Amino acid sequence: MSQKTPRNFFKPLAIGAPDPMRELPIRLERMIHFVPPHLDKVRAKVPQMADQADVVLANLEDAIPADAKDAARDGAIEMGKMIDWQAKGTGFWSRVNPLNSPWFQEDVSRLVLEAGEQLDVIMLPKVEGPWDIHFADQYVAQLEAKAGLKRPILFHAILETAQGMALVEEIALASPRMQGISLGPADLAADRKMKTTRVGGGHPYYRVVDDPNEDGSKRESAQQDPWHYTIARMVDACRLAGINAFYGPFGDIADSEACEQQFRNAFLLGCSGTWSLHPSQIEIAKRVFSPAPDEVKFARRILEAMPDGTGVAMLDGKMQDDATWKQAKVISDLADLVSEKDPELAKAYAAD
Ligand SMILES: CCC(=O)SCCNC(=O)CCNC(=O)[C@H](O)C(C)(C)COP(=O)(O)OP(=O)(O)OC[C@H]1O[C@@H](n2cnc3c(N)ncnc32)[C@H](O)[C@@H]1OP(=O)(O)O
Ligand SMILES: O=CC(=O)O
Ligand SMILES: [Mg+2]
Repeated sequence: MSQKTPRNFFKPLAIGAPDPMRELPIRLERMIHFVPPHLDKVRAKVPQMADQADVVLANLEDAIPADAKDAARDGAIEMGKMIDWQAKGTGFWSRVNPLNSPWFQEDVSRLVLEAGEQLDVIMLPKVEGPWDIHFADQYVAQLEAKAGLKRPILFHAILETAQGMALVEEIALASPRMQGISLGPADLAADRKMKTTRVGGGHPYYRVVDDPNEDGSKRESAQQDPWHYTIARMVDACRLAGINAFYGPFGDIADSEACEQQFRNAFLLGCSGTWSLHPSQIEIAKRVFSPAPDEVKFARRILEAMPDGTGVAMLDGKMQDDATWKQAKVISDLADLVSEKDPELAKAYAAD
């Protein structure tokens, strides 16, 4: 037997560590906003970011220079104490360095021991397989016990290696700490030897071409989505495990239109949210990962047409049944969650 028995799966991994969660807390996580915590000027904006974003993340990994890793760790701990995250209803996460780096152990131990009460989620990069989650799980349980934490810290893995991709279901199922998985298109592209220098989005050379025209005129061609398979597979793995899928970084900060399209594709395929690297991407994510008022109104008409969720109904010429009731419930539940945080959208969802 290579897996824990069902009863043992939910036992704490260290004496004195909090009980693992059986159900994930239901939280609005439309965007995970990345902050470089070693920069005093940007760190000073954290309270402002916490007003705007659903989740604020102190990034300790890539994009933080090697000689600023200690300062970033100090800054992350300071961020944890800057505001009362739980009272505010904004998630506080940190992306730590990879397990094989010289920084992982100190990143995790200091975060858990010094900011563990504030920290909701540790984002683990370059996860290769369930063994990475198991190692971090045991280590964090020891630290939680030492810190006397009452609430377990959750894990979020980044899908950014070919091996991680091959084992994505096992990663998603590895621990009750698993909260979700994000696509890491930059590292994944490099690991797969994809020929691109872009961070997410499409590529003008990745396309299909129409058959030749008899008159020799120019053939139509259309760009394709190089991330479709990966996102769809990640969503399936996450939903299999009852956790959440997220799109990751979109690197062309100036191209808000392409960013919005990439986010929208992820939203439609089942992702709960995305990363925002720059303040301008917070608004894009908010727009995309909140359901559109028209969709919400139609979804609520479906729910009203079939109050017990069974049977068949016709709405505007479209057949509705138990399955579309479930689709409608996904949209309506998300709208309820958004409404708790966003009075403007709550009004738009309620308007006739
Ligand atoms: C690709 C694989 C990955 O791992 S992605 C994740 C790792 N990368 C990151 O975390 C990058 C995070 N973002 C950043 O560092 C910056 O946004 C980058 C991309 C460098 C652009 O910064 P900069 O050239 O200053 O942009 P800007 O002049 O347009 O900034 C306008 C004002 O906004 C601020 N700002 C910028 N980014 C953030 C942020 N992430 N959070 C909070 N504030 C941010 C800037 O400081 C600037 O402020 P001000 O107007 O000067 O007061
Ligand atoms: O960490 C994110 C990525 O795209 O790589
Ligand atoms: Mg990466």
